[in-house]
Amino acid sequence: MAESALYVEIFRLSLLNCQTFLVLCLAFLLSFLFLRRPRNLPPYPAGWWPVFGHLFSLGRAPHLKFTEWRRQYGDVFTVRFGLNDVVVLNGYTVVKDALVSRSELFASRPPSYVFDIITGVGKEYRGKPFDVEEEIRTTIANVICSMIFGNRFDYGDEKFRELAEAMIVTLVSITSGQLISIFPFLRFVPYVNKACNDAVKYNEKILKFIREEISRHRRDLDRENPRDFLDFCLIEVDRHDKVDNLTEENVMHVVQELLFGGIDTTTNTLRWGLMYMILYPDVQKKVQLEIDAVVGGTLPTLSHRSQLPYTEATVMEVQRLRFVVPLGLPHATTQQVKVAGFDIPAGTQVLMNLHSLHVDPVYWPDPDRFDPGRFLDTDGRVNSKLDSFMPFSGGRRVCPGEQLGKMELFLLFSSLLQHFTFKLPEGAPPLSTEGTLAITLMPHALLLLGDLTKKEVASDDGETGLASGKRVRPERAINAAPLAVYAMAEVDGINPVVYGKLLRTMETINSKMLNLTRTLEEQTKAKGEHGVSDYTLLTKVLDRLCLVLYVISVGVSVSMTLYLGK
Ligand code: HEM
Repeated sequence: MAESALYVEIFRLSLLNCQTFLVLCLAFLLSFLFLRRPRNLPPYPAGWWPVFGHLFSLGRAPHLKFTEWRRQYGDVFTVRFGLNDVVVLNGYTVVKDALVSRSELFASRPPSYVFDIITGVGKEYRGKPFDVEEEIRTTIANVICSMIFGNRFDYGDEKFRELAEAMIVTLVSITSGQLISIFPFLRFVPYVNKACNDAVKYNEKILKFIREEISRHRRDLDRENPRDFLDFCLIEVDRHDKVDNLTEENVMHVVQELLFGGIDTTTNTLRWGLMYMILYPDVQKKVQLEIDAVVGGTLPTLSHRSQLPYTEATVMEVQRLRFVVPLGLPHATTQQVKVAGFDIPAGTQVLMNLHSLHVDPVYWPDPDRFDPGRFLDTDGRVNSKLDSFMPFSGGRRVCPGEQLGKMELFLLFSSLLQHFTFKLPEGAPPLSTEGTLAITLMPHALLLLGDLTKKEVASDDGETGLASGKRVRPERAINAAPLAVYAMAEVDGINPVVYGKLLRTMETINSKMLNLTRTLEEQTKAKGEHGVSDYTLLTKVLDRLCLVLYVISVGVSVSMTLYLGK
């Protein structure tokens, strides 16, 4: 009887050894499968960690880090986002080759947990400082909303305010939630999953707004007289002939993409433009003189564009130096492809560091200097075909709103400068040109101290101000002060906060594991006191041996990871 109990014990312990052994094999297999590096992949920059990859090295402005690494590792390198390899392309030659010359090979988009669940695939200013962002955002949104929905929002409209807030929070949360796209299991971890949950919550508000518009359009749709983009889409959905499988759901996401793609980019470019006018008053003056000479008292129109080369060059210089989508949108390879002698497997995520094109000293001498003259040829005409300048990306995935974006930027920038002079108030702290990256690069908030609504007596008929089209600029100086507390910076806090939380969670898990190990050890000790025979001793030794093997295999796995990463 005692003998059979002994066999059971031996069997149990050796089962434990077998399990440990199997776990080891599995760990080896998994680390081999997941950590194996495809052959001839572009090099990894130094400073990556097993499991986390380069996440800790990127900082808050990855496009700057990538541009720095470019100097060290060349135009093509690979960064690890968690366990995924992401190839980063830098510089005009390589990026243009990928985006334009071999566009179809890079035309895909990589899967991204957070992004994918999101996309499914009269205010009184007088005397009060205000942030011009809301006005610019509403104006730009109204252009797109008029095209899509056939209606516009009043300034200060509550519904619009909610929509705009939802769009900003969604964009910021998608950026913060990238950690969850890299480690999707983290969506179950409280606190760490907040960004992802916020993205879903606020995005739902946007989708609700679009759904309501679709229902409104459905109710009074006149097939013979489509009024706007949405009417056209709904007619197309019903016809089923031109566009296969187009459903209302698809239309909703197309509209969502247009809103996301069109509002934030143009708004932030214009905000950077105003900030650079404050920083470079001589450029501001030159733009205003050009507008005064050509446009006179009327509002600038698109027909003035070719006659306002310096103004247009200034907008382009803003787009070069403070490019609002520095890493574009992520691409993915459609098949295995060779770049600069390296092999990139099919389906690999590829980031185009468009920022690197815009600050490449080979194309832009003294790249950090703000100088609109770079975009003018010797005859003073705009040279729009300059190499190494791709603010709207290129190739198959070129921004579909490029022409609209350019028109909006020109009209709004020239109208604002025609009427106002932007400058810092006396004694204000210097402006920061750093910005915050949340898919788009946003400038920190600016408070305008002035009055945009007050009419100025500037002519005999008493008509003045923006609406009347009379110039009021000389009397209408607008001071801008940097906000002491930046709203976006508060919402953002991407890296330190999320990483901090993640680390704390890991610490908790670690200490729980330690406690568990201790308890197990104590139990084993207690059992050991009853140790009955040599067999039990032998199996215990084997167990210890497994533990040693386990430690060795972890060591080997780590060094293997490091070796494969080289
Ligand atoms: C200053 C203004 C703008 C800039 C700098 C800009 C820039 C960009 C860039 C760099 C991309 C990524 C292209 C790629 O994946 O390689 C993009 C995509 C996109 N843009 Fe724009 N854009 C602007 C205005 C607009 C406007 C006004 C609209 C809509 C009316 C728009 C709609 C889109 C859409 C829908 C995409 C995604 C296209 C796709 O997935 O293939 N953009 N934009």
